Parts: sequence; C-alpha cells; structure tokens
Amino acid sequence: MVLQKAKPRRLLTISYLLRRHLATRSSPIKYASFSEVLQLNEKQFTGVAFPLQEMARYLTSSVDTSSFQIFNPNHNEINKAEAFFISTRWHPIDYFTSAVRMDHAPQLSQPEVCFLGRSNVGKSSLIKALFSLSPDVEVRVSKNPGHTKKLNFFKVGDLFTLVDMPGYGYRSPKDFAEMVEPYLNHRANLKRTFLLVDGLVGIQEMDKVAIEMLEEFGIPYAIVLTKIDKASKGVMTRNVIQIQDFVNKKTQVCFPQLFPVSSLYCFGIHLLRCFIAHVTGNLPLST
Ligand SMILES: Nc1nc2c(ncn2[C@@H]2O[C@H](COP(=O)(O)OP(=O)(O)OP(=O)(O)O)[C@@H](O)[C@H]2O)c(=O)[nH]1
Ligand SMILES: [Mg+2]
Repeated sequence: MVLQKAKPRRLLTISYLLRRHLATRSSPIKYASFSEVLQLNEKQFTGVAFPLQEMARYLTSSVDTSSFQIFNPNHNEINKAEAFFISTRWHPIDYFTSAVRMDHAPQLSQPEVCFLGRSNVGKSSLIKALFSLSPDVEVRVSKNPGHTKKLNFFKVGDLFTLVDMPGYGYRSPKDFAEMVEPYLNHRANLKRTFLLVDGLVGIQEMDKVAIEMLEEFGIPYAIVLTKIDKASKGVMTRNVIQIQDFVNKKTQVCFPQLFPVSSLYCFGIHLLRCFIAHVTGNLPLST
C-alpha cells in the first residue's frame, strides 16, 4: 500500500497539536502556584512570596524601608488574583494579536498593563512566569537580545490584557520609538506600565531615558527588578537601596515600592499577579 503524502493543512494541524502537547507536558515552574509556596518554612516563604521584605532583613536600620510594604495583600487576596491567571474554557487566556504601529493595535476596552525595558532584561520571561499556571499560552523568550519585535497582546479572558514590548537598547527594532511612544501616550485603557530593570546591574543610562519619558508624560509605572536569582545578596541589596533612593528623590509617578522577581523560580510572581489584578480594577483590597 502506498502511503499518501500528508496534506500541508494536516501537517500544520499535527505540528500545532504537537506543540500544544509539549507545552502542556513541560513541567510547571516550581512554586508557580501559591499553594506550593505556603508549604515553605517562614523564611523561605518570605523569600519567594515577598522578596523585597526578605531583603529588608539584610539592610541596616539607617535604610528607609517604609515603602517596602505599601502593597501588602493577604493570602486570600493572593489566591484570588492567582485564579485570574489560570486559563479555563470560560476564562481563556491566550495570545491575541501583534502590532508594529499604534494604529495597528487592537481596539480593546478592557484594562491593559504593559512591560517595558532594555532588550534581554526579561520582559517576555516575566509574562511567561505570570502565565506559568496556563502553560498552553505561548510566550516566546530568547537568550538573544532584540527577540521581541512587536507589541504582543495577551488577553486574560475579558478582564485585562498584558502587552509584551520590544526592548530598547542593543538590537532594538529601528522603529522602536515610533512604535512604543505613541502607544504609551495614547492608549486610553493602559492602567500601568511595568519598567523592568536588571537586578544584576541596576538602573542604566537607557533606563533613565525611559524614566524621564514616563515622568514627562505622567504615565503611571512601577519598577520591576528582574533576575534576582542571579544576583548575590550584596549586589541585590546595593541595587535595591540605590533604586529605592532614586525613586523616592527623582520620580513623581513611579509606584514607590519595587517588585523584585525571578521568572525562572517564580520569586515575587504571586505578588505581581495580585498587583496587576488590583491595578486593573479586578481585585479590591481589604486594607
Ligand atoms: N536567571 C534568570 N534568567 C532570566 C530571568 N528572566 C529572563 N531570563 C533570561 O534572560 C534572557 C532574556 O529573556 P527574555 O524574556 O527573552 O528578555 P526580553 O526582555 O523579552 O528580551 P527582548 O525581547 O529581546 O527585548 C533569556 O535567556 C531568559 O531565560 C530570570 O528571572 N532569571
Ligand atoms: Mg521579549
């Protein structure tokens, strides 16, 4: 019997099913779920769930840590927020579309948050970690800077949208400014911008340019410190003190509390899910 050649459409379906299968099979990140974090002892729990509070233990009393717990949800609120990041038939989470110009951006009325930062700082990885309880959602990350070339929209049911952006700096798309600035300035449903800063090196000159722009246009933003698993305690605390000081003295529209994260180990991810649910108006807090 002669086997018939598979039709291209069928091949596409097979490759799609295979990718889906592999995505579901890949082991979820340890501590992706808050219930796993709750099993840890107190010190480990604080390190994973509230990394900034854990760092406060290593700071001398001369450092002002008053802004470290401004956003301090309880366990119940963290659990509620987590449920929003789990894709179901009734609450599907998925990549929606991409845009290379503001006028190509989808008309969505639901609240939106976006992720901005230098190329390779970990924007796409952070979105992947936020969606780690929904492994079918495909978020592309790469060790090569300049990987994300478009504004990528991910819909979280009809509750809110996360927008992954190209990075600035090394190998950023040449039309970066024309793509990103109009989006930040004119997106009516944009509720918060997350500015990602590399936890190993702290705020760089290019980050200062981005901060100046956000400040000048009065776009509310919060600073996320990435890759904290890679930095030693000494480097981390130095960078935290430096950035916290910079935020207190030089910024007006920056949220005063930093969000340190590791997307590989899910440190700080539960708190960030909760903050996103809150700023998009989906989670009123008790305090
Ligand atoms: N150790 C560690 N590596 C990370 C973390 N987050 C991202 N990375 C790595 O950093 C590299 C860049 O990650 P991406 O998420 O693609 O970075 P990006 O900011 O989206 O980069 P562009 O799209 O090029 O702007 C990848 O090799 C990631 O595995 C983290 O929390 N810890
Ligand atoms: Mg990217």
